[in-house]
Parts: sequence; C-alpha cells; structure tokens
Amino acid sequence: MSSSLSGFRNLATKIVCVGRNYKDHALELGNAIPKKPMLFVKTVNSFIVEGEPIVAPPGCQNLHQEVELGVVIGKRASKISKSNAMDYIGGYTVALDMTARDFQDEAKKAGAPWFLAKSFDGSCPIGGFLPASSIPNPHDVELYCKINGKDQQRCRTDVMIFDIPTLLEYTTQFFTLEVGDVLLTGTPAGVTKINSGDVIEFGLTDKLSSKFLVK
Ligand SMILES: CC(=O)CC(=O)C(=O)O
Ligand SMILES: [Mg+2]
Repeated sequence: MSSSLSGFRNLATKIVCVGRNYKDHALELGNAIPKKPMLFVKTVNSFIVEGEPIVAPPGCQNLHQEVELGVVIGKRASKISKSNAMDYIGGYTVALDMTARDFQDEAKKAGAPWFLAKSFDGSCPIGGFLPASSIPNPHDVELYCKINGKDQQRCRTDVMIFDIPTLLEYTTQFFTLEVGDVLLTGTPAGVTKINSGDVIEFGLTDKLSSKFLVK
C-alpha cells in the first residue's frame, strides 16, 4: 500500500483540517476548547512542495504558519470505527496550514466560513511521505517548526485533544476519505506572523524535514 502512496499529492482529492486540536493553541488565540472535532477543508491547489515559495494571498497583512502532522489515507474510508481506523492509514507527512489570520478574524466576526483564510493557492506547504510502518505510534512523535533557525513550535503529539482514530471515525461519518487524501491534525501553540524573506523549516524530529522560503 505505502510505496504507491509516495505520490499522494497527485492522488489527493482534498485536505481535511482539524481546528483547535491542541489546548495550548486554542488558548493562545482566545478560542474555546472544542467538545467535538472542528473540521474545515483545503482544496488540492493549496499544496506546494519544497522549492516553491510561500506567498501571502492578495491583501493579507497577517499570514501565520501552523505546523501539523498529516495522516495520508491508504484505503477508501467511509463510516469507519475507531477500533480499526489505523488500518486506513497509508502513512504520514507534515505540512503547514498557512492561515491569513486577518481574513480569518474578519470571517469569525461575521460568522462567515474560513475558506479564503485557509484555502488560497499555496496555503499548504507539504513535506515528504513516511510509510505508516515507520511510525508505529503517531501520538509519540515530536512536531517542530523553526523560523530563521529559531524554534517557533515544538510539541509532542500525545497532547492532541482528539486522537487520530477518533478524528478518522468522526470525519468519515460525514464524508468519504479517498486514497491520498490528507488529514491535518491541528497545530500546537506558537503560531506567529511570518514575513517576506523568512525561512521556515518544519517536520518530525529525526524523521522528516522540509524547508520553504517566504516570498
Ligand atoms: C484557529 C485555527 O486556525 C484553527 C486551526 O487551523 C488549528 O490548527 O488549530
Ligand atoms: Mg490548522
């Protein structure tokens, strides 16, 4: 299953994102701790890979990085249960859920969707693929993000509010996850404004790393 998934970006039909899945991040933005998973989606035009620059969408004055562990779906998943959810995982990746925070704040005030804030072209810089077998426990890895060489986010994944089986069970009650789709599992604290010329490095300690330049 996993070798053909190394090209998951070309197979994906969507990127499903989980919001406020780390308590420290929910609190840093003054948001309530969710009682159930909070979902939104990015289109596949959001993907960019190493070598392509991160570019703010037109009019954005406050672009933030959010480092997140990504689950790559290995088997079509509809209405699955927690107990066998891990069988549907083909592998893992790490991505940035780039967020136009000023657009999001405006949308939040208006009770409007976050789509423009979250799914502009290039809003998902994405790293490489790690087969599921190389990460026996995805809740026992360390996510990191450095900006210009300095730690900005660093967190173990065992503190997610909703674990990965719970997220997969919940998500697939509502819609089908296709092979290659990516589930981004939320960001820990440390999101900040990024600026032109910044270099953002992110990944999983000792396992995966990617570097992007901000235009
Ligand atoms: C406040 C957010 O943008 C939610 C989000 O994406 C997260 O990772 O948490
Ligand atoms: Mg996010």
